[in-house]
Amino acid sequence: MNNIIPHTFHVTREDRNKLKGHASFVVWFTGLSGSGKSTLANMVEKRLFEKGVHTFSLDGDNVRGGLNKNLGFSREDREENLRRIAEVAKLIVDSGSLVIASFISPLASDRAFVKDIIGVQDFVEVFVNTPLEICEQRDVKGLYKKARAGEIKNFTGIDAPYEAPRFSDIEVKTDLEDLELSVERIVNYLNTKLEINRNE
Ligand SMILES: Nc1ncnc2c1ncn2[C@@H]1O[C@H](COP(=O)(O)OS(=O)(=O)O)[C@@H](OP(=O)(O)O)[C@H]1O
Ligand SMILES: Nc1ncnc2c1ncn2[C@@H]1O[C@H](COP(=O)(O)OP(=O)(O)O)[C@@H](O)[C@H]1O
Repeated sequence: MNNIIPHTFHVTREDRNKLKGHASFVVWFTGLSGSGKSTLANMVEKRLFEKGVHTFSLDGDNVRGGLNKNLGFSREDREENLRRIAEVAKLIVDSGSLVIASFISPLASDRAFVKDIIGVQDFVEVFVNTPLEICEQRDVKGLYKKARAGEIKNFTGIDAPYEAPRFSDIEVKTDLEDLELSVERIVNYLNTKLEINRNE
């Protein structure tokens, strides 16, 4: 490989985890636009942050507006978008922080390579399972209306695919479960993983 020889640093991820007092990993929210990824991610981050967990959120606002602003929504661009995000998430995990990532990540193969880059032991998948009809009714950003009118092409759920995960660590049905309860379930799951690793 092009003469790149990794340097060994004295301070390790384990040292950083010890200093911060908890394990680090990635919580990956996947779901349609308007399913509730950002809403849930925001609330989960706030709850954990208030308990002293070092967190960092990655989502469209801080990634597609900067690092990935040269990318659109073709299949190739979505893959490159997610590849870069996974690499960044992995670096943040190495820094000792909990990453909260919210991306549509529409295909099973997308989520598989993201998981592969991050590492299976550091990846928790949350499937925000909201039916397309509900997302479309919410139409938080008015994008479904534009997609139906043909003003946006390749819109996930309309003329681009979303493959629902078959096995997620956590599944949230936002049309059936109270928001607070969903947040509680996710936080409880993450607390266990943060604690288990802390005692290792
Ligand atoms: N064509 C098309 N399809 C889907 N979504 C679109 C599209 N164009 C713009 N948007 C807006 O971009 C947000 C999704 O970006 P992601 O980086 O999460 O997508 S992906 O994982 O690369 O598929 C998504 O944000 P969320 O609504 O928060 O999911 C949309 O607001
Ligand atoms: N149980 C729920 N979980 C998450 N969002 C919900 C829920 N019920 C209603 N909503 C609403 O659905 C919308 C989801 O938007 P958002 O979080 O931006 O979705 P996404 O990030 O997936 O595009 C918000 O207006 C939110 O208030």
